[in-house]
Formats: sequence, structure tokens, C-alpha cells
Amino acid sequence: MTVTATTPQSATTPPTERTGARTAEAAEVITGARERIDALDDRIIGLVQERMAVSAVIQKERIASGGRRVNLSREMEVLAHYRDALGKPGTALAMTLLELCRGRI
Ligand SMILES: C=C(O[C@@H]1C=C(C(=O)O)C=C[C@H]1O)C(=O)O
Repeated sequence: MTVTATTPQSATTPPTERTGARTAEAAEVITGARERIDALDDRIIGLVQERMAVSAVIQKERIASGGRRVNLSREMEVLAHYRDALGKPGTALAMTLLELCRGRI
């Protein structure tokens, strides 16, 4: 097996090119803000995984009791919650979350 070292893009590409900024100052602001976005995305992914685990507990309990995996009236509440908070794209986000949590229906 051949092991080749890769150079991260950040080491070779100038900050302005990497960020699309036209000045070094703007590139610095963008680079810092991107670090915050990456940290937020890590937390969001962790929260989604936590939501999936809690949702699985509910679904298993309901199925073990003889019920169905999916509860559409509850899903309508979840969709409305996201739509009220985030508008129409919130509905799409909630649909994706529900798909992650209970699979495609
Ligand atoms: C988690 C539940 O089960 C399913 C998954 C849901 C969810 O992930 O939010 C919502 C409704 C159900 O289809 C529930 O009934 O609360």
C-alpha cells in the first residue's frame, strides 16, 4: 500500500481565493466566521443524532405495544412547529428530519 501525504487546501490556496473575498481583511473575517459555522454544524449534527435516538425510543415502544411506527397527527405538529419558526423552508427541513428519524414513508 502506498501512503501519500496530502496537503490541505488551506496550506496552498491564498485566503482570498479560498473565501472568495477581494481583500485580506474580508478573507480573515470570513475564515473566522466559517470556523464558527463548522462548529455550529457539528453541534447541529449531534442534535440531529440525539433526536434520532429519542425518536427511535418512542417508535420502538409504540411498535412493541402493538401500535404503528408512524403517527401522522404528531408529524403534522412537528411540521407546523418548524414552519411557524422558519417559514416554508422549515417544512422541508422538518420533512428531512422526520425521514432521518423514522425512514421514508
Ligand atoms: C417520535 C414519534 O414517532 C414518529 C416519529 C416522529 C418524530 O421523529 O418526530 C413523529 C411522529 C412519528 O411518526 C412520535 O410519535 O412522537
